[in-house]
Amino acid sequence: MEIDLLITPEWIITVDSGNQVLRHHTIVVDNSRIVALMPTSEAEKHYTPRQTVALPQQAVLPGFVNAHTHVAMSLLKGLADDLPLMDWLQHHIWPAEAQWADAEFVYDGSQLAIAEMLRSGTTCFNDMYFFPEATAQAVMESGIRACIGMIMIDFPTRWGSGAAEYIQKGLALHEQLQANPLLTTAFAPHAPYTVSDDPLQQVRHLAGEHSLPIHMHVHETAFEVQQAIEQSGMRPLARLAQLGLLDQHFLAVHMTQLTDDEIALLAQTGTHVIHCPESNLKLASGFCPIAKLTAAGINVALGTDGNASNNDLDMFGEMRTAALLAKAVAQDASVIPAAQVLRMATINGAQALGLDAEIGSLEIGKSADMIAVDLGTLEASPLYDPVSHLVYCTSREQVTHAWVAGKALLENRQLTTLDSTAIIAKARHWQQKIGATP
Ligand SMILES: CSC[C@H]1O[C@@H](n2cnc3c(O)ncnc32)[C@H](O)[C@@H]1O
Ligand SMILES: [Zn+2]
Repeated sequence: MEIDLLITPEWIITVDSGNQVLRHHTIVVDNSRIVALMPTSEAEKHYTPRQTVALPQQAVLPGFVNAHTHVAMSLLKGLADDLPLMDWLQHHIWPAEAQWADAEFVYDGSQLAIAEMLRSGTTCFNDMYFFPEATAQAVMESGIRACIGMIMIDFPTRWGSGAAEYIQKGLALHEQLQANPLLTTAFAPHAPYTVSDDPLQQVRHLAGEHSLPIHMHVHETAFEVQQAIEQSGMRPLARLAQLGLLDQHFLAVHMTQLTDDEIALLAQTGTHVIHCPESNLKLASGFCPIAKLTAAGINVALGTDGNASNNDLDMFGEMRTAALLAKAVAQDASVIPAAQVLRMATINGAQALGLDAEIGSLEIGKSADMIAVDLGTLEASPLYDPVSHLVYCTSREQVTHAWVAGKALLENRQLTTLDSTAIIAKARHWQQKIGATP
């Protein structure tokens, strides 16, 4: 039988429900999907591939799902470091965005980020930023998969004048992107301290009507919670619950401040938690208790946040930081083992975005969104357990290939749809413009 592609790596890390690791097996891809995972000897007998890829040193695994980011902020990477969240946002990032974040900035920043993500093994990201149509354009040209945020914030920005315009522009984009199988949309109200009740109710109503996720920064810092209590007598999560927002379509990002009752509420409502450990550490925001959340049955996925608070979009780094930090926070070395943190970076992110029937694991019928990682290096030797190495001992430079819907977007570390030289030149151009500002 003629098919598109046979990939034969040393290991196939399926991230299926049994966390199977297969050796001497081949991935059979046709028409953008995985049609079989079978012993190599059988695959060679049964199929006539249009392309064969032998990866004798590599592990092939599902591409990472970066479940929270602001990709265009890559152009602000390193602009304002070593500051706490509100100082960083109010005195550095928001003024820079007011001055620079137009459609061209967002398009160029998104391209830069997509190139970095593909070279780090990310094949899907969940974004929240101004000019989402410019990010969507960069996504479509690159071939990566993304969920594009329809933002909501109480103040006017360069992208919109207020709630009515944010909703109108967001829904227009949602309609426009419906035909594209690699693009989905979510509502993205910024945070409880920047979005008031009325627009949040509109978002809840529209998200229900269109069956879309809602993606929001929540309980990022103790200051956020304290300020809300002083102003309204309520903790932000309680307010969101009262507004009817918490359910299996709600992605609560950060969540560093949680009582046991709040953990029970998240579990009961099926709310997803997106953990951004490196951003939380860099802004000294706090610690999300992911071992407790996981034990309570809450779906925890991983995000990098934007490049201005991380300062990279490296899901290998995020996995390692998440695993190590969870052990320190729980004071228990046995929590969040490697296989679990790999699930957080793949299938759990897919689940949070409602895409788990399509991506997040290597299983028959799913889209062929995969990466290959070289584990034959000196640094990876000896190797007793490939999953352990992927989490505790691999750096992103070991990613050799990335496919989205069966299309190779990275081959032997070369981007196939993006021009790295042009992307670097544009980033330096922005650096000169932004860096020259007094
Ligand atoms: C409404 S567009 C997104 C908005 O969010 C800002 N942002 C980036 N990182 C964070 C964070 O960790 N907490 C809160 N807000 C953040 C970004 O600069 C945009 O203004
Ligand atoms: Zn964020």
